[in-house]
Amino acid sequence: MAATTSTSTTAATVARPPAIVEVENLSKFFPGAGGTTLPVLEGINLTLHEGEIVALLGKSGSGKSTLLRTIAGLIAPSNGTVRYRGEILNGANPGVGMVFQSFALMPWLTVQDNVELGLQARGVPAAERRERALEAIDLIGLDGFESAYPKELSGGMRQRVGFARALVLRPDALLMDEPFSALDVLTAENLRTELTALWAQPEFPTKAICIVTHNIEEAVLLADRVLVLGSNPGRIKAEVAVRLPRPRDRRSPTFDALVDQLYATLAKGDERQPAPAVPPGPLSHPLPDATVGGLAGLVEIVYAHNGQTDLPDLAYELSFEVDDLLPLVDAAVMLGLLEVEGAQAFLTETGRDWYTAGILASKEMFANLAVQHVPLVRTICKALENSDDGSLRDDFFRDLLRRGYSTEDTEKQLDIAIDWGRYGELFDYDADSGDLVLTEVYAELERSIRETGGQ
Ligand SMILES: Nc1ncnc2c1ncn2[C@@H]1O[C@H](COP(=O)(O)OP(=O)(O)OP(=O)(O)O)[C@@H](O)[C@H]1O
Repeated sequence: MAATTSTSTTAATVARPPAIVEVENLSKFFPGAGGTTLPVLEGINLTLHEGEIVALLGKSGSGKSTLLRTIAGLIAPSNGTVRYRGEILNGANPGVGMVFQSFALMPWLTVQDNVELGLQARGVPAAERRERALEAIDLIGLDGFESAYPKELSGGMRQRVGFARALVLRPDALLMDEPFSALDVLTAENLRTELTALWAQPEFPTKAICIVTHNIEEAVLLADRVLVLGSNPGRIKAEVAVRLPRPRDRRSPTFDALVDQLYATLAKGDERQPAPAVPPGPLSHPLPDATVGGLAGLVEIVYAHNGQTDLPDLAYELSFEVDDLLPLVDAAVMLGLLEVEGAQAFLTETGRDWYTAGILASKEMFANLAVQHVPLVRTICKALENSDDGSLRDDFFRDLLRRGYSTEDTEKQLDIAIDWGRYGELFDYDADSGDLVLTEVYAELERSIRETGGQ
């Protein structure tokens, strides 16, 4: 896929193979609370060409699945167009097969019937359906399991059925939405290897693959090009070509360098762009999904590495995917505890002071940092301060947040802000009644911020 709005590292002069899918100036909004709209994708331009595997890489919530579903014609764009072989889509894309993270199998149907389902929907006669399904089942290594039901199969086997169901359509392009992320590490690696082997077969009917992932190593392992999506709203912020021969060696220095490069691109802040002169607010600066305990753990580890660490290396050491660290890193950066340059994280002086302070002092520091740097925590404190008795129901904040977030994200934002505010003892929260109550800590903090000008 060529992302025309991206910082492309590919040569623009080389003639490209024919386009299968073209996305032009695509935006997607979902309806929000009270007649508002939630912008999820903005100004997306890309082309999927014959002969390539493209990864759509982005943090959680950046709109990857929405983009893939729009390409599949499962949801319509709010603005812009999606074309398949030059024709504007007006419903399901006839040239694609999809593989889902959740497998999406019909539990009451056998493997054979699950695989035949898509052909049935396309009106293929029974005898041909049967023959093609058996072929696909064979291709994906499920021979002998034709009459098994999904519940009799392991996760890896179920996803094989997912692959067979997509491949039986002999799709021009295969669209995969995090197909390996629900599987254990070994099964996932095994299936990735098999997919690469299938792709290398000249008779493999599918001419392009587009895979959604938040796993940087998976993107480098599989893709010819990686499109990095930024968040709030989702847009293509970079395109990175992967020119390593297959099969790829995760331990090669070039592989490592690409992981670092993609990590740095992903980690680069992508706050929603507010109008100039509008101060950061809870809707423009979402809270990263991190607990205070998680943050403290990350800061402790960076401290133990003499205040500086390579984040992909750290993730590897901890047996995590690099992107698992991103929300913690974003949170630490938001609070001023860490700074990130490329793939390196540095402990700031504030971070060092916070880590080395005793428990009471570190809580106090945290409260101060949260009020100064975390818009939603500050908004909650300000609203409580302005209420009659220093207390408000959580629904008040929920309603405000729903103007800019989906219901699920609203709950997440509120939970994180409450976790951070409670840790700093800025406010109490009674989960049963939903009451948030301001504490004395905030009043003292405000006084001292006013006196010192925030120093
Ligand atoms: N039908 C919908 N109605 C309202 N909001 C939606 C809908 N579908 C997705 N969203 C919102 O759009 C945003 C992007 O979601 P999407 O699932 O496309 O992101 P993603 O990058 O694939 O995330 P993840 O990696 O967590 O799956 C999220 O904030 C999500 O809550």
